[in-house]
Amino acid sequence: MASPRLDLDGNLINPITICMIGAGGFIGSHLCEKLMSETPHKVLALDVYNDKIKHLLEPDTLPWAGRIQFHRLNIKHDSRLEGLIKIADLTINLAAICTPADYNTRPLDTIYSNFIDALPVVKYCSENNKRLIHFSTCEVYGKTIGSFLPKDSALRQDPAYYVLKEDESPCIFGSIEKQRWSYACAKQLIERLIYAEGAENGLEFTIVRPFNWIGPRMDFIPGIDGPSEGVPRVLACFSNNLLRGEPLKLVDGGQSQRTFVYIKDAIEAVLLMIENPARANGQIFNVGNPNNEVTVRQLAEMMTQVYSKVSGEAPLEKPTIDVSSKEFYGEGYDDSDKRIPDMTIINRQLGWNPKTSLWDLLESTLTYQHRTYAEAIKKAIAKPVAS
Ligand SMILES: NC(=O)c1ccc[n+]([C@@H]2O[C@H](COP(=O)([O-])OP(=O)(O)OC[C@H]3O[C@@H](n4cnc5c(N)ncnc54)[C@H](O)[C@@H]3O)[C@@H](O)[C@H]2O)c1
Ligand SMILES: O=c1ccn([C@@H]2O[C@H](COP(=O)(O)OP(=O)(O)O[C@H]3OC[C@](O)(CO)[C@H]3O)[C@@H](O)[C@H]2O)c(=O)[nH]1
Repeated sequence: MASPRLDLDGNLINPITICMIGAGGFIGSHLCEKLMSETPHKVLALDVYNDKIKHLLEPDTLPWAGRIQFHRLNIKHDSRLEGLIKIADLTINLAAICTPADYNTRPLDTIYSNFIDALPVVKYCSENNKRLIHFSTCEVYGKTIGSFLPKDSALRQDPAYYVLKEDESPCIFGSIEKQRWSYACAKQLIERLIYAEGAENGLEFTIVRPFNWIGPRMDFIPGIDGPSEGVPRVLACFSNNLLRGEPLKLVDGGQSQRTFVYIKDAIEAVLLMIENPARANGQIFNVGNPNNEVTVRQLAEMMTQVYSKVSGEAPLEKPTIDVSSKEFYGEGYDDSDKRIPDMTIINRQLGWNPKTSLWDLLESTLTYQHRTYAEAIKKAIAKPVAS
């Protein structure tokens, strides 16, 4: 018999029912996988799609059959939502439009998805005394204070000007015509609403700020399992270029910096939040890997090397090309310059630390991308275009 699960304070963890909204997406699929394979908890998985969790739903001989139930619904207009939140102990809201190419081109959909559509979820949790784990984003920090200093200022090297702290750093966005910030602003307002529900009405909440979680099943490959004109996040954009043997496109020179964390490390942090409510309630957590910082140009170079290793194909002679943000994303795009998460709070509350290096996480992710898509891309390229 499996040994009993204990929380960080040595208490027995009782099985719970989780209402997971957006369970069919990238993070949701990994979280469902973890909950099914390593815990006794039940999941009510809500989403408009289930392709990324099909392997967990069928066949019904799977060891966790009966512990995961898929509900195909759109939270914008479905009266079943409140009932599902009511029968669960905990709600996790992952549903969102969260691809930067949409923020400046579909700002209304972006704001509705990240603020308006999340409102009833917060309200139902608050009214029914249900715990909520809400997924926000590292984008709420916007730009760093350091980015406003002169280029040659020594202060730019001082962590006080760039490390992002949940309880201290300001949220610095661009002007209103820079519609890129529609997403960050909507996420910030829903964070403030959740925080206020906690303060005024006693809502038990945890807010998660993911810092570029990446891994298998992230987004889509344009023309294969997504729209041919679609623009996913950078991991899928660069994977698509590598799979097609095209140069990787560097937006505005690829000078922006990001820290990338492996999805499997990050999911460990979410499980700690789920199973340690006394330590997670009322907290806002950065979840990222401060040791995995690169410029986007360095990411492109690293992915080119790793892809060559896993595919056995020689890299292109000119592996990258520069493209302007206006050409790539359209009018109203802007960027976060640098994103280093401060880890003090998550360390203190949950004792969590990321483990996987950028090289290792790219190796396992690109092995997956090559195995999953290389054949389909070859066929798509070979197919004559209909006249
Ligand atoms: N992946 C990251 O690194 C990252 C970084 C920052 C923030 N986040 C946040 O984490 C959450 C999950 O991100 P992800 O990377 O898994 O994205 P994703 O797009 O893969 O997943 C979101 C899921 O929500 C579903 N959804 C959207 N609107 C819905 C609606 N109205 N009704 C029902 N389902 C709906 C989508 O179908 C999708 O399956 C989002 O809130 C995102 O803003 C993620
Ligand atoms: O082909 C490409 C695609 C992108 N870039 C540049 O890469 C940087 C990162 O882009 P991306 O991963 O798409 O998105 P962001 O990190 O800017 O934003 C995300 O962060 C978290 C989240 O909230 C959800 O995942 C989302 O908003 C960026 O500088 C692009 O310009 C490129 O050069 N080439």
